[in-house]
Amino acid sequence: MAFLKQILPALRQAVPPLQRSMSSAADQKRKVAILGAGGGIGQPLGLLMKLNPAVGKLALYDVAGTAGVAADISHINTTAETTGHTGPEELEAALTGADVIIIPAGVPRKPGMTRDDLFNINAGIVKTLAEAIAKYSPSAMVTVISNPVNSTVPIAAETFKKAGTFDPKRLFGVTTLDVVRARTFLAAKKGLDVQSVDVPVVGGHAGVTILPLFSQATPSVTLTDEELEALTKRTQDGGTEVVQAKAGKGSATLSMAYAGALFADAVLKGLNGATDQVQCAYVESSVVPGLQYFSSKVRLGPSGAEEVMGLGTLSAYEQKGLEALKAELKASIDKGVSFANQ
Ligand SMILES: NC(=O)C1=CN([C@@H]2O[C@H](COP(=O)(O)OP(=O)(O)OC[C@H]3O[C@@H](n4cnc5c(N)ncnc54)[C@H](O)[C@@H]3O)[C@@H](O)[C@H]2O)C=CC1
Ligand SMILES: O=C([O-])CC(=O)C(=O)O
Repeated sequence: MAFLKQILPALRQAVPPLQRSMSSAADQKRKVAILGAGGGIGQPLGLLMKLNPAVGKLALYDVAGTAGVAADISHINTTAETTGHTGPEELEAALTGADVIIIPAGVPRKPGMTRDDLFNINAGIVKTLAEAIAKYSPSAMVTVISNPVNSTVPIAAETFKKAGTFDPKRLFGVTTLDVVRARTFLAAKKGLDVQSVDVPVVGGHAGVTILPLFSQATPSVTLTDEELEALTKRTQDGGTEVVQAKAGKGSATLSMAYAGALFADAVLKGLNGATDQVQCAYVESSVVPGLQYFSSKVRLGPSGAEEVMGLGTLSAYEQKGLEALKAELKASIDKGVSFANQ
């Protein structure tokens, strides 16, 4: 107990946005299931969810290795009762009663690959998991991390539609890491306090489909053309920067676990009645005609994505970026939709 008293303030200091979320969590305890819990993202994400006071039950599912991770995390003396589930026959137990499901299952990139190169393996994984969710936990909030997010979210949506359980308010592609990166990179470039910086990032989650809106940054900033170009490119290539640095050992895991925990916390808070939870997320959308799925600011509440917000005023540079992303994003959406219906 003394150790926990020491470690929690330290963790909270290290991750202030999470701290703010954690310290104001509503009382109702929720069940969170992580699918892919044994992986590079799944393990630290499991740890962070175990620290979240809104989590009463934490179900850790993977096709292999979950027992050890669950035993390890379960010894932490926070509220969430932690269980491990291995293999398809244990999916029912992991999913039943889940309020929020987080999916980081699937293979990560190696240098030289695009996120779309993961489609052949990850599309099938997400489809299978979505079928199980439709069966065992049809009214949960589902947050998809597995890449390519631009296609895996349409795959999950189509799978839910086939099962008759689709509710666009309850399905999210997690693009929070793009926002986390844009905030970090802008603060560093302009010498700002990183905790006071916010930047909406819209579009999708791959290359040019990632569109940071620095013209809407808080606090408002003046950027030269070169600074704007460099910041936009670095945000779009943030994932590749990590893939290259890891040199064959995977992609972002720790920053993704942080971003995934932040997003899940906002979803939990919305479920518990908070009205101030706004996050960028990739959802079914009518914000950009012709793009059925699109990431923009979303207001979260008890029924999930209660309001999908518009883009606001874009600068000429951002308008050009929006035009440039349309064809790729549409192709990725169509690819996911046809895969799920083949
Ligand atoms: N949305 C985003 O911003 C980001 C997405 N990602 C994506 O997240 C995914 C996971 O990345 P890592 O954790 O680094 O990979 P990893 O390989 O370390 O872990 C993936 C885990 O998924 C498990 N898995 C495979 N098939 C499964 C199935 N059918 N059911 C349940 N679990 C299954 C594996 O056993 C493994 O433990 C990748 O697709 C990666 O591209 C990564 C970073 C950021
Ligand atoms: O780049 C990748 O493959 C993983 C990812 O989505 C990210 O880090 O943004």
